Amino acid sequence: MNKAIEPSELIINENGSIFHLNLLPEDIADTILLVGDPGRVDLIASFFDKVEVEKRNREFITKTGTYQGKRISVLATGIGTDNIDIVINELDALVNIDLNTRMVKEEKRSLNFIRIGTSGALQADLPVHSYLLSEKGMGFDGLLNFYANREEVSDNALEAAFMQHTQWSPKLTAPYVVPGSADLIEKLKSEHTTAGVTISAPGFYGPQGRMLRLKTQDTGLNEKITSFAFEGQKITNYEMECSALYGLSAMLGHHAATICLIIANRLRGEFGGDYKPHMKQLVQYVLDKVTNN
Ligand SMILES: O=P(O)(O)O[C@H]1O[C@H](CO)[C@@H](O)[C@H]1O
Ligand SMILES: O=c1cc[nH]c(=O)[nH]1
Repeated sequence: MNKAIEPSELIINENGSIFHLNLLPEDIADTILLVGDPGRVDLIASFFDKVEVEKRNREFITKTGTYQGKRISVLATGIGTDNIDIVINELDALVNIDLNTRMVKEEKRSLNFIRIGTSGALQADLPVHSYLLSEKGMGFDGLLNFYANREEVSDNALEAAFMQHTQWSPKLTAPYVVPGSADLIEKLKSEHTTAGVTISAPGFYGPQGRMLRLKTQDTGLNEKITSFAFEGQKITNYEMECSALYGLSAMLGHHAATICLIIANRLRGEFGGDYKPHMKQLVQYVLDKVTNN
């Protein structure tokens, strides 16, 4: 039975906004661009015809405006899937829970989330500054394992094959794999994008196999990831948010896609230097794809 959600579970600020994001239901558009870096919000908003909403709390900065007449929001999530848990649950609450009665609405609304991020390539032939479109997100972070029935949105066969191929350590949380929205991915696809499976790691260093002064528990893991193939799919890149975005969106009935600028190639040991001009081009690419259809 639908009953009111307790104030401790759904925290609403005195001004009626949702706890972390400091947003009201009317502040967000149906299409929301998600970025890790708060500085990228200004870059994206600089393309807008006008900005009508500017709100922030902690690292969560939101701007809503129009681009070629289409209402779009951009929101900085900060780094990591723990922040994605906050962002997606709170954005969903804004549209699918009545914040006054605290009741889940009968009729649900679906949002379109497009993450525009940066990423490190795990295949030697992926050039720095190319665009990587994530067909599936693979979480090393464990977030989705906390939710019931997450298997229903997961690619369980790919997960099992991956754990066997890598001899996955029982000390690590079980990896989960969730496809992105086929429609959104199709919309963003072109000869400028490469499609692949993206790993979201719960850290930039050890969890992505980087060794500065500390060794990782399996120093051969990245080689096993690079050589893994399942039904023609390969793992292409590391970043830190896609898996939870895909998982929570699928479970809540939203659409999600992730497109990243490759800024480093881990196989070649290359970093591409100042990536900001390339990010600007990627933002233009995404905005045009989102509005041209
Ligand atoms: O450029 P953003 O969107 O932050 O994405 C990537 O960059 C950060 C790490 O440097 C992580 O958030 C990772 O996912
Ligand atoms: O290698 C990289 C580059 C960007 N972001 C990541 O998480 N990893």
